[in-house]
Amino acid sequence: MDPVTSKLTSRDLCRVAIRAVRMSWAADPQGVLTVAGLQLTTAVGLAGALLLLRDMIDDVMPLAGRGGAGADLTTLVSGLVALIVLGTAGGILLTLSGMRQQILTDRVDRHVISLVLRTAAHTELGEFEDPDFHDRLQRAVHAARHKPAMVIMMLVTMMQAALTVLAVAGVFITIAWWLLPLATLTALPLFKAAKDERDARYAMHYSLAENHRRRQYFEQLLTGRDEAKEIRALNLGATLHARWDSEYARELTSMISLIRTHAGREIVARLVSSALIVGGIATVWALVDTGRVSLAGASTGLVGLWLLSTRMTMASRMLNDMGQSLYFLKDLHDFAAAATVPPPRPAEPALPFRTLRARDLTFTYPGVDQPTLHGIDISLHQDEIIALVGTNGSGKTTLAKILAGLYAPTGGRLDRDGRPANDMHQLRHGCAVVFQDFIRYKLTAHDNIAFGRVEDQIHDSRIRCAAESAGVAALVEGLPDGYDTVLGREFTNGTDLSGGQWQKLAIARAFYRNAPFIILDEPTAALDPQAEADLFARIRQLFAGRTVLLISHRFSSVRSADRIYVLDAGRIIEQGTHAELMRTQGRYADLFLTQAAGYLDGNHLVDEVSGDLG
Ligand SMILES: Nc1ncnc2c1ncn2[C@@H]1O[C@H](COP(=O)(O)OP(=O)(O)OP(=O)(O)O)[C@@H](O)[C@H]1O
Repeated sequence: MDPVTSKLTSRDLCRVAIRAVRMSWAADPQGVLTVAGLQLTTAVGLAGALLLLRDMIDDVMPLAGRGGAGADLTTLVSGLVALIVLGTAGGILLTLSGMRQQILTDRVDRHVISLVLRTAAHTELGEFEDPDFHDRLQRAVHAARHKPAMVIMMLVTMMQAALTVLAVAGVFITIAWWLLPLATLTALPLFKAAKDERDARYAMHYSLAENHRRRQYFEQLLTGRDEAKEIRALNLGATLHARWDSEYARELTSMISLIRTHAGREIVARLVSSALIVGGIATVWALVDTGRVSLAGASTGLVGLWLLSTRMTMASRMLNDMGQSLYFLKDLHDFAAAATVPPPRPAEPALPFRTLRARDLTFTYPGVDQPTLHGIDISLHQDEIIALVGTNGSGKTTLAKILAGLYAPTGGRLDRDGRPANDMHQLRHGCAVVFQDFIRYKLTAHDNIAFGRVEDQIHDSRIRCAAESAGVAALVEGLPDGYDTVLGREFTNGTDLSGGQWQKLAIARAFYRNAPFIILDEPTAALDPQAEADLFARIRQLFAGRTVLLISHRFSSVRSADRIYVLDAGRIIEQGTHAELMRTQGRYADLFLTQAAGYLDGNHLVDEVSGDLG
């Protein structure tokens, strides 16, 4: 079903409604039963009240002409008392049902948001490259944020409408069955208006999805703490606000036009409904006049007609919201169904390897025409430090992501100890990556390190050891609450770190992960020269017995690597040790000399290079 052009059929609606019931049941079965029970009791009470009213009118009407003389007051008073009792009980049931509904709503809320978050958290990285995925995700998040209450309202309204209509219609059959088709007819125009509104609103929601995402992005830029400094330094506030405003204006224009159209439709529907009711009253009047229907029967019939038609009108208004929540439920389901969530796997040990080899490996990002990597052949051995260098955009991070099991190669193969390494979960499990743009978790320092390996039991001694190795232990111990200090000024007693201190913490996380394969993508970009030199002096000893892939633009860091691969436009163009590559006088030597020239004067540079060549 194409979501933009087509509408939900009655079958789809039923299917989604069943899903809504299942979802509510999964979230709070007791709540569903209680609310259903209370609604049923209320509907039965309403039918009882209507029957009582008819009996009372039957008793009183014949005496009306005699000024009530001869009326049995006991019957009248007991009838009235019964009506008051039923009314009060109905009110209490309504309050109880409302209370239980709220609890049920909160539980469904949690259930739905959890479904979206769980699905998003397990979705493969490649999906995040697809704008359609983001559209689906956004609609699911929107549905999760705003619609659980609607789901409950929808269920309760459906129940309420069905039960009251059944109860009133049941009574109707015994007193004025002939008014039933008329009552149904009066509600039809409003049902139709509600359906048109529902379809139009959903189509608008689809067409504005990307626009909405952009607006949210501007909101993030204008309100985020991390963004605040640059926005102020560049004086971007007014410009970004204007962009946000124009995105919002577009959404608002569509929304206002939709609201106006709907109001027009509803006014017409109401006029038609009222005309039908007037017609019904005139018919009843004529029937009473000709003696075919008693006055008592006609009066109760008209009360019933009024009750039935107001319930149906209410139901049609609710149908509008209901229809929308059904559409949004469909969004939730589509998102969960389309996302490729791998089944949960038990924690397994990260197995060491002797060789990881890429053979003729190719990779193209989803939705992109040209491959980013072509025919890559590299070998990484245990106990080796391998460096990857190249200009910006040459594909270093992309290759690292494939070796880390974050993307599957689109061509060629990856072998571990001579066997195909197709299991991305296993690759990820055996790898620790420090990305250039690692996450600064605004949680405790302890969490920031322990997140390196959450599958295992957390050992405080190992956390301290990882902090020590990354050169950040003294800093953390000096924080107000040591390892329990929250690293985010947005939170009470939170503190912040410098860029380099955050980077050391990210490196500590990699140490804590204790994986056989370590990828360090520009790990020292924010470190001071002393911290960088310290880390590289100890890196071999710290990661002894493992394999380290080091990506860096700092040639001083890579020159001691066992082997250096040079990437250019997605291809390996050179490989060897620093000395070998300098002797070749190719791309690596060019880049090295360009960087070195920035640090050393001519004489020193000649000495350096002759040392390398010698
Ligand atoms: N998610 C993505 N979708 C599509 N193309 C991408 C994506 N990420 C990177 N690219 C493209 O792939 C190419 C290689 O990017 P990559 O990040 O691997 O380069 P890099 O060598 O690590 O660069 P740098 O030195 O600047 O970090 C670039 O042309 C980039 O535009």
